[in-house]
Amino acid sequence: MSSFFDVIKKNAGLVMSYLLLGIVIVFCETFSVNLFQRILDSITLKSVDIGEIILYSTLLILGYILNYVDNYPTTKLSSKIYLDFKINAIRKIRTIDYKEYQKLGTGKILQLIENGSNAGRNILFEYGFRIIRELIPSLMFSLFFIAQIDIRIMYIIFVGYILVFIVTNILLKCLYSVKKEVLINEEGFNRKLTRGFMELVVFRIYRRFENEIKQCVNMEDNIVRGKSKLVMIHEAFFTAFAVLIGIVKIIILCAQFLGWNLSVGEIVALLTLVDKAYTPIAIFNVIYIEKKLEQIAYERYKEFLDLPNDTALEQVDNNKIENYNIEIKGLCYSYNKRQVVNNIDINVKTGEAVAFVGESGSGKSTIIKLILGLLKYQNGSIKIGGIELSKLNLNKFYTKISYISQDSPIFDGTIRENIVFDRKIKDEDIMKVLDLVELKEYVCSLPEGLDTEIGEKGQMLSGGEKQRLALARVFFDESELIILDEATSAMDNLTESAIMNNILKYFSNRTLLIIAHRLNSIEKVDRIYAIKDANLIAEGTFAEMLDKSEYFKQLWTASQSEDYK
Ligand SMILES: Nc1ncnc2c1ncn2[C@@H]1O[C@H](COP(=O)(O)OP(=O)(O)OP(=O)(O)O)[C@@H](O)[C@H]1O
Repeated sequence: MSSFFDVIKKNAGLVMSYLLLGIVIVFCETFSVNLFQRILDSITLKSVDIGEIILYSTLLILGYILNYVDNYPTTKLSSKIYLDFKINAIRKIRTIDYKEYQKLGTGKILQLIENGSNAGRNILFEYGFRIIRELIPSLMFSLFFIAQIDIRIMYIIFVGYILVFIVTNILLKCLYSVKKEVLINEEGFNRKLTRGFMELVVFRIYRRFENEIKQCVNMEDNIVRGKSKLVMIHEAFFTAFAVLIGIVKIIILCAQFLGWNLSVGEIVALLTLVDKAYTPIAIFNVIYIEKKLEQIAYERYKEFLDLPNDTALEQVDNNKIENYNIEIKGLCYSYNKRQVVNNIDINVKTGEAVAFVGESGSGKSTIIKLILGLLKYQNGSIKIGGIELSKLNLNKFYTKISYISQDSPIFDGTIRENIVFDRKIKDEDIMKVLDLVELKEYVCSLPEGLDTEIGEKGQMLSGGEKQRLALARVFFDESELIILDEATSAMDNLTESAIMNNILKYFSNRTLLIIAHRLNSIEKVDRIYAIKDANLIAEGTFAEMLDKSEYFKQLWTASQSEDYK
């Protein structure tokens, strides 16, 4: 519930005025029915009270104006609450434990945030707020004015409530199960559609579309059938309800025969008030079911918000890192009891460039994620500038780190934005860096140059160009530790070697950690660590490794023939 509470607290003023306005509107509407009755009766008796007419007219006009004014807090609060749920989610991502994030995966997180924010807004708006500002006041005011006219009508209404309760319980149980089934089918249908739209190439080449479409058609049948059933149950409920109200109205119309002495005005008022006394109950039944369904999506969102955080991101840290020497001792890490880093010792001095090599899945990226503090080591130690990594405030630590992963972090924007964001940097300085990453010629050939839009995920660029663009960004960071995890893997051999040499030269006074599969790109690093099946099995310069490590020789041979991956 804390998230609901947070959102309400954040918008407390707006929520209060929204609720109050709702109650005032309902009061105006119900009171005007009562006044209308009195005016009607005084007209019949030819003793019209002008004061009552003025009050009635004021209430009538005020009601219209307040209904109009009500649109403002309604729209504002509704959009704000929905977006606040999303902002809470991005706040969570800022601090979530990386391992939990990995477990869920981006696709699932996006879906649960979208559904959860919608559900949270609907529960608050369509259920919580609506009950407080509309249903309860409408019920209370109507019953109050009915009791003023004739208390006996109240007893009839109460009997009606019991009948409503029995009928709705039966119908709504069916409604709930059918609606749940429709929702599950709709979710499956949307997942299939998204998959089809996103994976055109894979599905086309593997000829999966026929099968996918067949499954979509089956789901379509179920959804359509379920929805029709849903409408029929829904309408059966409202029909039963209308019949009940009809019976009560007939009883009121027959009041004279029952010996009840009701004036014309009272009969007219009662007919309206009966509607107002029953409608909240009908609406409540429907929104209660809706709320139960929304609750499922909201619970998933809430579970996400309650996942553990990485406390190291904001922990108190008065350490001053004097240098970026990295000392790793006895480092171990397991994923689900499977050891992927085993007792690794590494020492890197500030200004050194080292590379990690090894077969796919040997544990290289995991070591990097441990050094970055994304994953938490279970045994051993990592010291940065002599200070244990677990004692560092990670947000502070990250201000001195550049990290480029295999899937380059390119975003929808211009080439310039992708390199320097919104910093004001001279074109010539950007061009100098583009030259170092061998992208200058290409950018110069574009009519819009640096201001060329590269599209979603940089789709107008090749894989290698995207990586070069991401690397260009590093030249404008003020990092002391630069980590490149297969950051050049999509480039051809020649470009990769040339760019890597430029990087080694340019960042010669920084600490550089590089993961590479093609070994010719790391010939000039200070030291190479060969990782095999979670273990560090050899280390040395390129020449030393070729000389002493069979494993490295195998990797080198494979790398040269480009078979190795
Ligand atoms: N989130 C995860 N959950 C479970 N196991 C994982 C996870 N991430 C990686 N692994 C496993 O840990 C092992 C080491 O993975 P890692 O990514 O460190 O290898 P790598 O040497 O960088 O591989 P590559 O060169 O292919 O990128 C692999 O066997 C991998 O399957």
